[in-house]
Amino acid sequence: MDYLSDERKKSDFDVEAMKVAWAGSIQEFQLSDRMAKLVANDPVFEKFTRPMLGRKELLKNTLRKSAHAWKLIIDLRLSEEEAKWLRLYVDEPAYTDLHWGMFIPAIEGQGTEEQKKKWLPLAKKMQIIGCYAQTELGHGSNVQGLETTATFDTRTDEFIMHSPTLTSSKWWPGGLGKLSTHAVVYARLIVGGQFHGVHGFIVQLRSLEDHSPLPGITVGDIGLKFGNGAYNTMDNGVLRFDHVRIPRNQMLMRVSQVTKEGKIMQSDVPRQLIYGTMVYVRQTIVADASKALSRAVCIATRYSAVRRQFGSRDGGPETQVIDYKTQQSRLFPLLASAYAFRFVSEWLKSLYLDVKQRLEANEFSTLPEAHACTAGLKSLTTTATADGIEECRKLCGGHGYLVSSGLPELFAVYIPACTYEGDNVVLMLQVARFLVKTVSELGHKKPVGTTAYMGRVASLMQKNSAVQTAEGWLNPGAVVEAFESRAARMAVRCAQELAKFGNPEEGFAELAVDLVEVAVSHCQLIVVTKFFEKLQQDIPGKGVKESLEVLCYVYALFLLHKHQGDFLATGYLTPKQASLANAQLRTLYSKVRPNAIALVDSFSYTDHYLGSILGRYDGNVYPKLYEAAWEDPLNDSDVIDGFHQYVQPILKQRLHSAKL
Ligand SMILES: CCCCCCCCCC/C=C\CCCCCCCC(=O)SCCNC(=O)CCNC(=O)[C@H](O)C(C)(C)COP(=O)(O)OP(=O)(O)OC[C@H]1O[C@@H](n2cnc3c(N)ncnc32)[C@H](O)[C@@H]1OP(=O)(O)O
Ligand SMILES: Cc1cc2nc3c(=O)[nH]c(=O)nc-3n(C[C@H](O)[C@H](O)[C@H](O)COP(=O)(O)OP(=O)(O)OC[C@H]3O[C@@H](n4cnc5c(N)ncnc54)[C@H](O)[C@@H]3O)c2cc1C
Repeated sequence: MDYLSDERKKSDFDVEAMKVAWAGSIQEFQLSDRMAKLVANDPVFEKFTRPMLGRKELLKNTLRKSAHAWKLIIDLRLSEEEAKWLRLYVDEPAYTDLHWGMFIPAIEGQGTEEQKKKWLPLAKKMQIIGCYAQTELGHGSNVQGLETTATFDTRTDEFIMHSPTLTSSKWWPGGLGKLSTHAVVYARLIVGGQFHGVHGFIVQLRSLEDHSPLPGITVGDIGLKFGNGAYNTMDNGVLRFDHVRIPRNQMLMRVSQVTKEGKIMQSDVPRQLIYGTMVYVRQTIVADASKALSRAVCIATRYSAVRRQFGSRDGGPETQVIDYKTQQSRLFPLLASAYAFRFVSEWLKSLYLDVKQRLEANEFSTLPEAHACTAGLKSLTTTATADGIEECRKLCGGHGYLVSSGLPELFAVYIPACTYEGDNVVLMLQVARFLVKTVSELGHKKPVGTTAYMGRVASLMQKNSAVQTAEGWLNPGAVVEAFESRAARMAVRCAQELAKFGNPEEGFAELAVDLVEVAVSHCQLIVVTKFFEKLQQDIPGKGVKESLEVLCYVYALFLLHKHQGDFLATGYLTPKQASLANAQLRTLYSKVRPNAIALVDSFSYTDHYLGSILGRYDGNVYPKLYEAAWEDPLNDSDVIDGFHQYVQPILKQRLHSAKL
């Protein structure tokens, strides 16, 4: 029985076509769909018992799933794209993520042709397992502050890897704790007693025979992390070196080379390329944000249509909680954000692929923008997604707190995204630096790409919004101009404040809070703009483009409402115009309402991937919640272990004293 069938009938667009729009293309949809079903129908990938497992069982279970996934990849000859979807739907962080997601990309991006030829075939056949060992106990954000040393010894043509202090211990790398045989280790290069910056080195950590740590290496897991199950399927590790020697050719040498004689040779490649793996991963994290948020929103939307509270008339049904305006005002902007993040991630991927091609041809001019966009959008989307998942939990009332709702585990596994691959505030400060530089160069350099609007700063500073009615906000030009003006005005105001400081670094530190707000406004502008640009494309299917248009305006006007202080303070909007935007937003929520279930069905998630009783496709929530409660191990018996030992004596004592 489909308890949501009436809801599905209300929608006015072609859901199958929306699935394609969400996936990006028919090919991508088919590929994703095939992998989702492959995982959902395979009992090895069952995940409902995960939160009940102890750490050792949990990790072993992950190893079993990873081995099975690898077998499927080989047996079914899956392509790299198919393997990525498979990993997504298996839905369990594992050492293989860092091997494929960071170790291999680090060698691809920073290795010489010779190094790639030697290491990549071994890694791609998984004959070695690698991780990305950058962060230390004492330093994560400040990469230049890393303390591990790699000292070149001209006599033996080797580097000596060493951890000189406790705080230099590598700390956090995923896959390092128990599984990696190798790591790309980031360390201070020392040649002839001089420090030459931080570089990556391929270091073997464990024996390929018996997996024991090699001499001079101390390695282990850093311990249990937030939440049951969740990220505890990953062996984040600690690593120390005691004068471990590696051959000279294991320094990744695309950026700088060290010769046999101990000479440092700089190539034309900028030093920042050493950070290139982070640019790649940040871009993938933006795509993952839309997946995590859409998953939470799918659960909260379906449940909000099933759940009824108050409002019964003459004994009739009560009101579905999705019909409350307050519920809509919390849920629908998240639904719109999921779509917005999906489309901005699509754009970011194309920007990244373009930069990657240029880098391969030694053309580096677009790297700063790629860094600013990946850092800023990673920060913006992961912050919104982490907050959004928690909001979805609250939108599901008490039942959202049950593990069987799927939301607690999703939250616990997701929130470190705000920290890993760059703390979100630290990353926004990088965007701010990029914007301040752009503003300072306006007189002699035409801004391009995502900062092109800064080139129109004079007119953006003068012109105010012309919107007169609520309908007036349904105009891409009016909305984009509002976001451009706000970002440009805030950036210019900050630049003027900065100019008052004699020392720019001192000014940057003092105004950091305002600078982060400028960066956020710039990144929101990018997301809004890319959503409107997506709508310019040919999007087939009855009503699909129209529904996406509604979501685009919901996303933009919700942000405008939330940050109306900025829009008003910069003088671009009047209070009346801000309140017209809010009125329009209410109308838009009414347009989303009949399509809400169809819009989350369009994510095409299987019940396995959602992992939620509240989010079941058929909406059969109550019987399944009731059934699941009886499957809890506490309900194996009526009288629990420990009762006779610890509780009954107390009861007896009470009875005894009552008699007295
Ligand atoms: C077949 C099977 C297939 C299976 C597929 C599976 C695929 C799985 C995929 C899974 C993918 C991922 C899983 C992810 C799991 C999570 C992993 C988490 C891993 C980590 O966390 S790794 C550690 C990350 N660490 C950080 O991010 C540190 C943050 N800090 C920094 O980035 C920097 O140090 C900094 C804060 C940016 C630097 O500040 P600082 O001012 O000190 O910088 P510098 O002086 O060094 O340089 C300033 C100069 O450089 C520019 N710049 C900085 N960063 C970059 C960059 N990344 N790119 C380009 N340019 C950069 C900066 O703008 C300055 O430029 P300027 O001089 O002003 O022009
Ligand atoms: C689950 C997980 C997996 C990880 N996996 C890996 C991995 O595989 N490999 C790896 O190398 N690392 C990994 N890391 C480490 C991760 O990259 C770092 O934790 C991250 O970069 C943040 O650095 P930090 O811990 O030093 O935070 P800190 O920089 O110490 O942050 C602490 C606080 O200080 C603030 N702060 C720091 N600097 C500034 C500044 N300049 N201005 C203003 N505020 C500032 C931050 O905003 C934050 O509030 C992982 C971390 C986690 C949680």
